[in-house]
Amino acid sequence: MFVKRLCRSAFLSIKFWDGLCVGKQVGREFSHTTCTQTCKHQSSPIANTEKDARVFSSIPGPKPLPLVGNIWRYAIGQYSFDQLHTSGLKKYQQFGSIVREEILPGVNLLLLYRPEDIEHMYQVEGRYPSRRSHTALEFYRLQRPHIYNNGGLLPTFVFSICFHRRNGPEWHRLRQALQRPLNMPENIRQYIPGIDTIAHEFAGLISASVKTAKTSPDFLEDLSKVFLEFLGLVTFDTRLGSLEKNLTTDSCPYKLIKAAGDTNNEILRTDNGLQLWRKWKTPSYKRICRSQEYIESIALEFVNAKKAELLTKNFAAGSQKTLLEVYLTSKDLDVKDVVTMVADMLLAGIDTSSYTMSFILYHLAKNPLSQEKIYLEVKQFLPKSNSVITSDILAQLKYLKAAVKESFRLNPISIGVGRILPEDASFSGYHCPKNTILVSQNQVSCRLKYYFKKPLQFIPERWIKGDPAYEKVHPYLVLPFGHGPRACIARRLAEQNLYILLARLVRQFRIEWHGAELDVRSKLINRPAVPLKFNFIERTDS
Ligand code: HEM
Repeated sequence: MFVKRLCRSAFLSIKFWDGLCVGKQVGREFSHTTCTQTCKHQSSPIANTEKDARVFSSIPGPKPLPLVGNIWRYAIGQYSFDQLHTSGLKKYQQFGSIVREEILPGVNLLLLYRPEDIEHMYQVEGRYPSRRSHTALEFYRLQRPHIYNNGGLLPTFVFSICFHRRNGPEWHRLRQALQRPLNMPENIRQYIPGIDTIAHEFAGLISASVKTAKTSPDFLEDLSKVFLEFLGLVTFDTRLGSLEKNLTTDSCPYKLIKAAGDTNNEILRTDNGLQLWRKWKTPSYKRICRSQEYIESIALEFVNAKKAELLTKNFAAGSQKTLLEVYLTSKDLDVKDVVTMVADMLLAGIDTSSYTMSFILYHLAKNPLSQEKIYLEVKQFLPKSNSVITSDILAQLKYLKAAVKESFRLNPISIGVGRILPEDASFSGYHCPKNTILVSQNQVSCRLKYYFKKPLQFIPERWIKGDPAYEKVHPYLVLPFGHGPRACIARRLAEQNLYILLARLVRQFRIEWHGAELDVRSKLINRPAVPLKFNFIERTDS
């Protein structure tokens, strides 16, 4: 029992949000030659019922060795934690559309490729969907009860060699209270003018840098700044000044981006392995502590300032409160909850958005015809480059949204999501025991010929009803924000920000790619592996 727990603790979490991981090679061959539309792996849907289910141990998968399971295959390079999607594809080719991998003795991963199985995973995820990650972050927060009530949204449950405690009910309480305001469209729409202003300023800076030939060595840095500026507006009701020229390393925006990045980098290291940081402050854990101390100091400063402002503020009847105001005046949340939410947003909102935007711009730069279509669409609504973007305009940008979806299909920020099976269930006709670690393989399946025509090509038209290229696609294949009660809490906000920034950039510039082939490196999420080298050419009618 002890050994089993040790192994679980040592490995249990693979990557972000527990199975959520990897990716790479934006344009490289990802489909495989052996599996086609008639692939034997993809037989007709199999009912996920317990009746006649085959035993778990008969699920195909790499054969484990005694004491070491399958972990040795990663050590010799047969599979790779840095390239889980290529490893995922290899396993699919070898074993089929459901794969059991006993990674360490007693620790089973179940890789799901069929959208029917992915759908079923969400159906049986339970009231408190659980994916194990951010354990050190939770540990840190639980040591600071004067600032946090709990571990926050990102972690799921504590599991260690000695104890196993699910924090589901506490997560659920927090999630419910935070989610409700985010579900109200008017709460999200209110940010359109502010976000648009920032996007406009950002385009102005690009324009100036092109004129003075002072472009940054990696456009990802610029994207991080603009997405932090968006977040500052939404989470703190303020402009952080991230777009100011010559940001110094001791400026707040610089330090926030670094603190969020450093924490995210250490999450994997601290989730995997023996979790020695529970006893000793390892260098990784210390870096998390330092970064979190900074993030929480900023969060406390802004949240307390807003709280003080609210003491004297009278809201006119029917006036729109900002999200921060809604949270701070909610009966279901206290200041600690709000500080936790703000800190989680800073951790989850910068890299996800800037990496996503990197991939979108890359695909558009490589597909000038699609880029031109977006430009023509946007120009209808923004006749001048300084015309303002409204919610009505955003609602009509159909091609632009199709392009974003297509980029998500090819380059999601994670391979899929992880879930810990709360009860016994069946997948593809196999019985699976409770506590199996499920890892959906959306990223792999989304590049298979079996599910998409010309799967490696960037074809936004496949998402547009009425277009000859339109395809009817299983709804559980492209899920870049996850799904269900544990899905990304800020999806609407994130999409709105992406649409506004993309519309602004394409309206003002023709974008070309001058970098190396864009690979993806699997960090906590899928990160562009090479510096982003775009050329922005000002349009003559801008
Ligand atoms: C394009 C941008 C983004 C993408 C693709 C994305 C994607 C995701 C995914 C895949 C998950 C895990 C879902 C699951 O397990 O089912 C997630 C969770 C989360 N995201 Fe996002 N996200 C994005 C932007 C943001 C932003 C801007 C914020 C905050 C302002 C945010 C806050 C969160 C939080 C707090 C969670 C944890 C929710 C929970 O476990 O209850 N995300 N996101």
